[in-house]
Amino acid sequence: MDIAGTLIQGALPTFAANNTGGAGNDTRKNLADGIFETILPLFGTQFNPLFKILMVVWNKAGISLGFDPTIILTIAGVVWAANKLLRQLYGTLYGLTQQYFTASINISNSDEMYNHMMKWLAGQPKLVNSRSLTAETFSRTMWEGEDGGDLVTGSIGADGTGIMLNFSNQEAKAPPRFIPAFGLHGFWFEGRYYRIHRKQESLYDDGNSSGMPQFKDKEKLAISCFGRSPEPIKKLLQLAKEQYYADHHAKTIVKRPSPQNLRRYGGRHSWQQVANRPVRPMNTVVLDEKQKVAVLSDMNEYLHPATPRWYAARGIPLRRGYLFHGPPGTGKTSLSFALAGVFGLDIHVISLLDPSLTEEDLSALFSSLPRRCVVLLEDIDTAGLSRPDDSKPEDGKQSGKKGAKDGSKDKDDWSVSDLARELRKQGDSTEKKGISLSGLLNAIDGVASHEGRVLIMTTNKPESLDDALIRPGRVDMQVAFNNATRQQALELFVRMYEAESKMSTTLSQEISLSTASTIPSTPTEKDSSDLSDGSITEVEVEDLDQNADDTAASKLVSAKDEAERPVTTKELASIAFKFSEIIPEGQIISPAEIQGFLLKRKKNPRRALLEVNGWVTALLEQKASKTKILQVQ
Ligand SMILES: Nc1ncnc2c1ncn2[C@@H]1O[C@H](COP(=O)(O)OP(=O)(O)OP(=O)(O)O)[C@@H](O)[C@H]1O
Repeated sequence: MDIAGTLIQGALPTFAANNTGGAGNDTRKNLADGIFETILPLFGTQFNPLFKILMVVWNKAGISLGFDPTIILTIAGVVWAANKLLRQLYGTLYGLTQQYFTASINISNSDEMYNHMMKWLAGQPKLVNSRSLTAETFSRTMWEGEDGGDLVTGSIGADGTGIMLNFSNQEAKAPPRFIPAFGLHGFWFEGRYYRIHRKQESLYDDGNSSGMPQFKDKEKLAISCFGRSPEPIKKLLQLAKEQYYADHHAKTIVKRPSPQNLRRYGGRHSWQQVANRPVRPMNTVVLDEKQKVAVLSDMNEYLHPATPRWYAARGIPLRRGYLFHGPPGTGKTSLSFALAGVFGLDIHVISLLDPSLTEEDLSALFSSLPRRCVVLLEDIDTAGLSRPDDSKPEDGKQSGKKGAKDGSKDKDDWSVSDLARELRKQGDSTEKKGISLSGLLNAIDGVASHEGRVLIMTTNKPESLDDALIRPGRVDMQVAFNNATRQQALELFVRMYEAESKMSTTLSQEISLSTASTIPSTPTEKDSSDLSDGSITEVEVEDLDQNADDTAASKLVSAKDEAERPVTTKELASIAFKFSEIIPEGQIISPAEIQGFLLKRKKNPRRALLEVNGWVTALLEQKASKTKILQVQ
C-alpha cells in the first residue's frame, strides 16, 4: 500500500478497506467510492445527488490524470499540518527570543521622543520605500526652504505678468511626509537589524476639565533589536534626537502655554512650541553697549554650571529676574530673543492678558518649565487688573435696546436667546477675571516655583508696578529702553543697508556718530580706489561729485536708477550720518518707527535720506495732534 493509503487508512477505515485492491482504474474508482461513502453519512441525505456528481468527476479526473487524485488531498493535508506545526514552532521560538534575546524600548506619542523618531524614520530611505506607509501632510515652517529654494523647486510661481510672486502652488507642491504605517517593520541600520512596531490603542479619558468623557487614541512605538542590551536602541534614539535638533543651534524655539484642554495634563503638555525661528543676532539690537554687556555678563554668570551650588550653599533660591521697561517699540522683546539666542535657550512667552489663563495655570506653567530657559512675561503691568468683561457692554447695549424697544419685558416674555444670554452671564461670573498680583508673585517665586529659569518681565509703564513685584529677588536687574537717539538712528540705518556679508560683523557699531561725522558726505576719487581692496562692499562703484551742494545731490538721488545704485560703505556712513541728523533729539521717535520707515525703502538708502525730512515732520505733527492716521509712511 502506498504512503497516502497508509495515512488515510488511519483516518478513514471504510476507505482503507476499499483501498486494498491494487493499482488501476478500478482501484481508483473504489478508492473514490470509499471516500465518498465514508463522508456521505456526515452530511444530510439532501447532499447525496451532489456527492454522486462529485464522485463521477473525481473518478474521471483520476482516470485522465493517470494517478490517484487522493494524493493531492494527502499532500495538501501534510502541508497544512506542517505549516501549523512550523507556525507554532516559530511562535514559540519568537516568544522565547523576544523574552530572552531581544531588547526593546517603548515610546509613547505623548513624548517628544516620538516626534524625534518619526522624523528620523521619515528620512530613512529603506523604510520610506517599505510597502506599508502612512502619508502625512507636512507643512514646512517659514524658515525652511528660504533663500529662494521654493523658487527653484517651482512651489512658488509668478503671476500672469511675471512680475508678482504667486503662492497658490505652494501647498500643492509641498511633498507629503511618509512614515511607517501601523504594524511591524524591520530595517537595518549600521549593521544591526531593528524592528519597530507602531501600534495604536484607545484609552478612556474621563474628560476631567472638559466634562466630556471620551475615548482617546494613543500611539506607541516599540523599537527592538537582537541582543540582551538595549544600548543600540538608546544610541539610535540619541542619534534621532541629535538630528532633530541639528539645526537648532541657529534657531530659537518659542513656546507658549498649550490650549486649556492640554494644559490639564501638566508636565510637558503645559507648553507648546509655536515657532522655531532663526536666532536674532545680538548686534541687530541697537542699544547702549554698556547696558547690553551688563545684561549679558550677569546672565552668563547666573547660567554658569557652578552657580546652583553657590546659590544652594547660601540658601538663596536659584532665580534671576530682569525688568525691561520703556516705551513701545524700543527693543524689549527683541533683546529678550537675542539673549535667548546667545545662550541657546528656549523662550517661553506668557501674556498676562491671555483670557484663558488662571492663577492655577500660571503656577502650573512655572512649575513645568525645563531646567534652563528664558521666561518672557509680557505686559507685566496688567497683573492685578481685571480683564475687560466683554459681555457687559453687549448686555448693556442689548438691555438698553430692549428697554427702549419693548419697555416692560417681564420674565414670562423671555425668548430662548434671552435665556442663553443670561446663562452665559452666569457662566462668566464664575470665570476668573484676571491674574491678581498675589497670584503672579506666587507663580514667580512661590514655594513650588521652578528654579533655574531666567525671568524677563516687560512693561511700558514701570511706574505703575507694585513695589512687591520689582523688589530684589524678583527683579535683580532693570534695563531701561528709550526712543531712538541719533546714534541709534544711525546704527539702525547702517544695519538696514549694509551688505549681508557684513551683517555678522559689527559694522554698524563701528560707525558711530563721531566717526561718521569725520567721513566726507560723499566718497572722493581716492575713496573709490580704496574700494577695490575688498574691505568695502563688493558692488560696482561710481563717484559722487563731492562738491555738489544739497540741491544738486537731491536731484542726483531723485533720479530713479541713480537712487538704486548700490552704495559703498563710506557712502553709506555718510548718508546714515545725514539721516541721523534729521532725527530729532529728545528721543521722540521709537526704533520701531524708524525701522518701519526704512523697511519701506529697504533697497534705497538715498531715497530714505531724501524723504526722511518729510516723514519726521509729518510724524511729529501726528504725535502732537494725537491722531492715529499717518500722513507720510
Ligand atoms: N533697539 C532696537 N534695536 C533694533 N531694533 C529695534 C529696536 N527697538 C525696536 N526695534 C524693532 O522694532 C520692532 C519692535 O520691537 P520690539 O518688539 O522689540 O519692541 P518692544 O519694546 O518689545 O515693544 P512693545 O513694548 O510694544 O512690546 C522689532 O521689529 C525690532 O526689530
